[in-house]
Amino acid sequence: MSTTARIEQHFRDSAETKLRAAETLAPAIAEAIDLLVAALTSGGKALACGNGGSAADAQHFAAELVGRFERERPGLPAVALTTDSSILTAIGNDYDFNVVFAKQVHALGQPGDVLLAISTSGNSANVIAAIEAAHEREMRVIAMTGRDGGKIAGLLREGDINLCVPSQRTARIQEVHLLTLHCLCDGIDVALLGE
Ligand SMILES: O=C(CO)[C@@H](O)[C@H](O)[C@H](O)[C@H](O)COP(=O)(O)O
Ligand SMILES: [Zn+2]
Repeated sequence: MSTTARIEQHFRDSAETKLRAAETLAPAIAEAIDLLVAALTSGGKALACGNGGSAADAQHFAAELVGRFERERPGLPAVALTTDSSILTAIGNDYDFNVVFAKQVHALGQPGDVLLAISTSGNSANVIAAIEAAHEREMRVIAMTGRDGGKIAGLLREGDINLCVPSQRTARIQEVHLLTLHCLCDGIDVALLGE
């Protein structure tokens, strides 16, 4: 296959995965918007975590809440747990990399806050530990996963939301995660500012 044909195939696959995901995920994304709006308008905040590309997604989401998405509005409280190299290296070095997010959830999380837990496999141990910590803190969890949802799917409680992308491929799952994050930001803005 030529490079150009291969690139065109990536675009087609990504678009098809997004259309498939729209059919299965739209109602759950709407629920996630309601959960975030309820938390953010009653004194709660969003914490976000993930590894690799999903760490970038966590930061992308926090930036659009704290700063802005497409329209001007007051900043909203959100923290990406992936950014402070001193915290990450101290916890990773002194305890275990598996608890780099969980210890931050314990330190920062309050009842009524929301954890956005991002893992394409649903099996990253540090994201799983963060979800367990969030439950201990009486926080609700919005999980963004893929494949079969992995171990995270079996860990979620009533009131949590699993946005599981119907794809087996990490890159395609991440591409839908990014679109989903923008749907969340748009939904929050519509709830706060109107259409
Ligand atoms: O961005 C990519 C692959 O597209 C990678 O950096 C990927 O995020 C990393 O391998 C992660 O460690 C995968 O973790 P997870 O999505 O299974 O939780
Ligand atoms: Zn990637």
